[in-house]
Amino acid sequence: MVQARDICKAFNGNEVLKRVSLDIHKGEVMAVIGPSGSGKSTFLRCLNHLEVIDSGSVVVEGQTLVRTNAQGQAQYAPEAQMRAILRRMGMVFQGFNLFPHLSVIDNITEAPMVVKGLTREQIMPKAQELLRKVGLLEKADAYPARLSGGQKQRVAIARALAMEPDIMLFDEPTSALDPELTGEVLRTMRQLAEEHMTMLVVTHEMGFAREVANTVVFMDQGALIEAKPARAFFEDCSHPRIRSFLDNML
Ligand SMILES: Nc1ncnc2c1ncn2[C@@H]1O[C@H](COP(=O)(O)OP(=O)(O)OP(=O)(O)O)[C@@H](O)[C@H]1O
Repeated sequence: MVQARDICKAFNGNEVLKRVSLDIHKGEVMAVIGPSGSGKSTFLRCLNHLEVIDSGSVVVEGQTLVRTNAQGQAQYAPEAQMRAILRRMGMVFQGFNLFPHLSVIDNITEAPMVVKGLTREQIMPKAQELLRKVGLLEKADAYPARLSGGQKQRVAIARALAMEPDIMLFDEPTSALDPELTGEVLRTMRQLAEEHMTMLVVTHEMGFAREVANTVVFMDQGALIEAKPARAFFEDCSHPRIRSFLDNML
């Protein structure tokens, strides 16, 4: 469903992604792990155009977001086509990125109203259902500043889901949270996984990678070193670089 091929990305001559290729299939929950600075977040951000790639291709549900042209340069789809493709991907950030001046419910209804042209009345039942799903219906009228980090992140997940994406991209969704608040966010993500949402999750949470992900991807120094079913990844891993990373993490 999402095919990334030979993604290259440099910042000021610093090659951060070196021909990274990955397929994410419908219903798959993929955890991307690896040392700090290995390029995990950059890769995720390249998938949905938060970073502009230097070369490579990204195809979402058969639609080409970006490809490499004959001159070897990345060429993005025309604006309207690109927007339609990007709408298929929901994104959850480490820092939540909620609109501080909007209530919880308005954070959720904003994009469907602005982007899809729905009325508030049309989107409201769905928004309330999503808030119920993440356990925050009673906070509908609260403002983000009054929420805990875990609650903010659950609102951010509901907000992304309101656009009915085909795939959810999570960029270290629990890294900014106090340890006692990570569980509630991981539970929401586990619930999504059980509902077969396609998910790509950059994470330092080995418990999530081990217990919830179907596939674990290991990145190091801008390269994809391994992509394996989660159980095999943790049980049979013999790659010395991965072994030493896991020994430090677990
Ligand atoms: N906008 C940017 N400008 C310059 N360098 C950047 C930028 N974004 C990322 N980098 C660099 O790219 C490299 C990879 O960063 P990235 O955040 O993708 O790593 P990561 O594996 O997600 O790390 P972490 O686990 O610490 O979040 C790092 O060396 C980082 O400093």
